[in-house]
Amino acid sequence: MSKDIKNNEVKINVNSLNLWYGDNHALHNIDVDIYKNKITALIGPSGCGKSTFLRCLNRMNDLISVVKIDGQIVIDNKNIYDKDVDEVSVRKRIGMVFQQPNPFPKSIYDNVAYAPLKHGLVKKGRECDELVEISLKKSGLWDEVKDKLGEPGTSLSGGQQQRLCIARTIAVRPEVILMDEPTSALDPISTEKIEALMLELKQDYTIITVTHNMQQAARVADYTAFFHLGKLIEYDETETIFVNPSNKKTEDYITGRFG
Ligand SMILES: Nc1ncnc2c1ncn2[C@@H]1O[C@H](COP(=O)(O)OP(=O)(O)OP(=O)(O)O)[C@@H](O)[C@H]1O
Repeated sequence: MSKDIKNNEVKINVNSLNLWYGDNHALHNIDVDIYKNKITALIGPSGCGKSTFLRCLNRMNDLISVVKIDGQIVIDNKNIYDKDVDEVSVRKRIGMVFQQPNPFPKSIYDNVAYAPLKHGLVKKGRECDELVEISLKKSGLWDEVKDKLGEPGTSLSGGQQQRLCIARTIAVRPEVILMDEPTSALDPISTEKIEALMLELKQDYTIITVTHNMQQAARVADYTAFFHLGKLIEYDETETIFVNPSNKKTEDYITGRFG
């Protein structure tokens, strides 16, 4: 397994990644190593390609007909864009949490149990009950919902719904969790809970998160990648990006001069 000079294990190696939406060249030659059991934040002004890049990592962009992708994304020594790789299996390994909490119109229990049952990861009954409990515990929601698992997921508060979506993601035992502005629709207390949860989850998962909130990137991310106009301008330890960036554009962005 490849290691960088600081002895981090590389989980995802992105190699000469280009993406076009029709004629719009949205990602230009992205090369980056994402490290295992770390949180990596993607920052940059609106429209710079953060979400597009994130969606490449679990082949979500395949669902958009005008998209053309070139380059490699190697996860555990296998390019996920190779012809023999099934994108559904990629999305099982690389889970995703969205900006707006989006629980299914089902009970709290079924929100978590649905995918593991569908994919045959567990059998109905005790095995499934245990997985639901573990997933809700890991997402920090168990104590708040254990007495009302039959109630609709949508009856929870926004912050609780987002933790339910995280439980749902964890339940299929992914290796990587992608988060696209996971707290932008939440109040400060719910945001704090999600950030604390991210720091706990990185012990078991590799997390990549898009954020417009510089403080959030500084608080939770080990590594930060700054994008501008579809290019990866700078990628380094978060502290370096915020305290001593080497590129003037990065400095201008993090000091609020544009974006
Ligand atoms: N589904 C799509 N179809 C066509 N073009 C798209 C699509 N999604 C994004 N784009 C274009 O790709 C470029 C990058 O957009 P993207 O949403 O990845 O940026 P972003 O940095 O995540 O922006 P924001 O911070 O506003 O969410 C933009 O020019 C955008 O218009």
